[in-house]
Amino acid sequence: MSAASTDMLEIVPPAGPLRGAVTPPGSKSITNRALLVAALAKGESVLTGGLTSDDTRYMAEALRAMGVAIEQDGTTFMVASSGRLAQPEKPLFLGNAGTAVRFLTAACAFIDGHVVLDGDEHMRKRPIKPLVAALNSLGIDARSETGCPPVELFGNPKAFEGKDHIVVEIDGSLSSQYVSALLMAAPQAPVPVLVRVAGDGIGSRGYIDITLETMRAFGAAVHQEDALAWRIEPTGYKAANYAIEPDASAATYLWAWEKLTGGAIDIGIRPEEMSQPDAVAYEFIKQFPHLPAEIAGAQMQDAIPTLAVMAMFNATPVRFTGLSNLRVKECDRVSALSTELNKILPGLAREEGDDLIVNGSPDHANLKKPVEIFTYADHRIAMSFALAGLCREGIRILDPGCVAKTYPNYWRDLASVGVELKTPS
Ligand SMILES: O=C(O)C1=C[C@@H](OP(=O)(O)O)[C@@H](O)[C@H](O)C1
Ligand SMILES: C=C(OP(=O)(O)O)C(=O)O
Repeated sequence: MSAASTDMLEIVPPAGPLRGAVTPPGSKSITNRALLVAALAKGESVLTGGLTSDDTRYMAEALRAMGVAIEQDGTTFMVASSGRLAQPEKPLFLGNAGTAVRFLTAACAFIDGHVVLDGDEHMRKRPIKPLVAALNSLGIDARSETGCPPVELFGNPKAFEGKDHIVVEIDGSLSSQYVSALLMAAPQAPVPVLVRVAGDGIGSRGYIDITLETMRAFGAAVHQEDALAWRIEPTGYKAANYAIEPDASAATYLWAWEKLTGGAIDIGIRPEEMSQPDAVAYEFIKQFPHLPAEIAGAQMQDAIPTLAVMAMFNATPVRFTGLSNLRVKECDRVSALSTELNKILPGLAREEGDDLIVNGSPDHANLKKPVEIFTYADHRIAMSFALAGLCREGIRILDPGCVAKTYPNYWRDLASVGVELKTPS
């Protein structure tokens, strides 16, 4: 039985430092951006180093359902497109892939026809109302009864004809993906589009930068008007060959394997070579077991589960701040982290508003009682709690297969550096 197909995996703490070479998978964020903009470009694009996981499969399947030809050979994707998305025959099912749901909702505004974008039970709890409201403000008929998917949308490629430009405001405080979605859709418009962020700013600004990078690589002309506004020219996209970098959020686990065991894992790329926001987490991971007393999470949100579980063994307590967005990810991650850490040892963590405080101590490595970690169908809860199992006995991860969302080979890679994974009966 493969590690991923079992109901539970127990991590056996390694006897010594973990050493070896592990290449993180391709970036989920960049793969799903590149797939979309390549699909909006006329001609054939070749994407190398891409990720194959649930999230990218949902994106690729949806684009195929809208007439785009996508072939894959290992980590290389060949995308051939007319440059326009066609009305799909059925609702698009996008699992719990936030990038796919949000990016496609905006891109589909230019379809000539009717589209329903839906996801699984978890996605149906993740907000999309600000993005739907932004499309409505442009005269696009889009609806979401609950404020979460499913979204029903009647695309209109002619909606903006006769205008000399359009302005769209978007509240990006719940998710930066709404902003990225509008930016990536904008070059399809017949006139220039000004995308302006309203409200409290953007949760994770670094993702906007990788959006702009990907757009420009496919020929988009984007001009930054000010810190929170961009003007996008009506150029459409041009097919391109594009190299996708390894996933920085996935890399945080590998850096943690190394640091928690005093080992050396060669991941083939240095953090400063990565453009994704989570690469900055390395600056904190390398300080373990002397993590700072306060860590701000807003600009490296997906790395917080990694750091919060590491903090359990830190010399001193750590307060994580700026976590409000973590409550609307695959699960409420603030609550999940606190609940599961407290299962390991009551009092280990607590929530204060949206802050999470972890009462770290190296002594926590001596706890031995078996603990079953519930993972809430959240890949990051599974991957980060496995880190606890490197330092103390008895950590059992329920539903380990949920890592398939972004890192299907996580357990295989962990075993490849010598960690024993048991399947307790
Ligand atoms: O744009 C992206 O690729 C992402 C943005 C972040 O989400 P939010 O913008 O919803 O915070 C991040 O958590 C997610 O994993 C990927
Ligand atoms: C939040 C995440 O994913 P998404 O929003 O893309 O579903 C994540 O991968 O941690």
